[in-house]
Amino acid sequence: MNGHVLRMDGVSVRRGNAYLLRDVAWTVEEDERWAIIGPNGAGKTTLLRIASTQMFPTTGTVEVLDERLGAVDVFELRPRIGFASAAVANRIDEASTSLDLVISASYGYLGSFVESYGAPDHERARALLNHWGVGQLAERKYGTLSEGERKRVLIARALMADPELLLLDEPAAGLDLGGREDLVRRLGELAVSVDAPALVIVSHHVEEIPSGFTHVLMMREGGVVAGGPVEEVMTADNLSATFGLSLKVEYDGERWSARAV
Ligand SMILES: Nc1ncnc2c1ncn2[C@@H]1O[C@H](COP(=O)(O)OP(=O)(O)OP(=O)(O)O)[C@@H](O)[C@H]1O
Repeated sequence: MNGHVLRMDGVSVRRGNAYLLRDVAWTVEEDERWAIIGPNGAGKTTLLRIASTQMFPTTGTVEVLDERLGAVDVFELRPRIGFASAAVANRIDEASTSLDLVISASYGYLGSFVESYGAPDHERARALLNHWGVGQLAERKYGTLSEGERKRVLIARALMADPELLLLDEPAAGLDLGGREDLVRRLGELAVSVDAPALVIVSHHVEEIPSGFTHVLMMREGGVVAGGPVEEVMTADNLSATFGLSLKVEYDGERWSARAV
């Protein structure tokens, strides 16, 4: 790949009279790790759906992995993009095992079906489940897993096809404190790993930004409030404008936290 992992310019999404996204410009480079932060309804999921080629903008241009949306067969592009979200989770057959779910991602399908996988596929899927701390759950049905276990299986699944871009929509949502901290730590390890893909996570909380994440995009009401290197963008003013209340932000050298003042 010669150019950007992701490039959006003048991207708007309109449904009726509502703008879900309004004139968004955003570029992601290969070695960048982005957190998209914003309140409910800010347009974060819509942005990620466009980045994952599941949705086209009403206006504007989008390039994903050097390919222009609208001028490329998205079914060829999608295997190069790992994507985990609540919408993906909702489409999963709860009777599928963790291993089925991860292996089948190498062919772009969801769940168990008749397909012959080779030993390398099995090895890779098991290695990913082990790496994300759910190796012992390989044979368990997805429907029996806890929320935290499901999140990790979905991330393993999103990584199965060795994507060049990994998009995770609210990976820590619904986890208890221990589960959140464990996941954020693992994402932090992925962020600094040399062979990791470009990473984008969506969250409502600055506390969920893993260490090693380099950039932040702050969104409100479909627009970008601020975007760029985390140390420049993560200010009390930007965060307060994003969430619409007066906030104080702290950094402990690794992680961020925020609270109202
Ligand atoms: N088809 C639609 N028609 C009109 N409005 C829509 C439609 N789909 C989504 N919206 C609205 O677009 C806005 C942005 O939604 P989106 O899911 O992208 O926000 P979000 O930042 O991910 O929110 P959350 O943090 O609550 O998940 C929301 O106000 C939502 O109600």
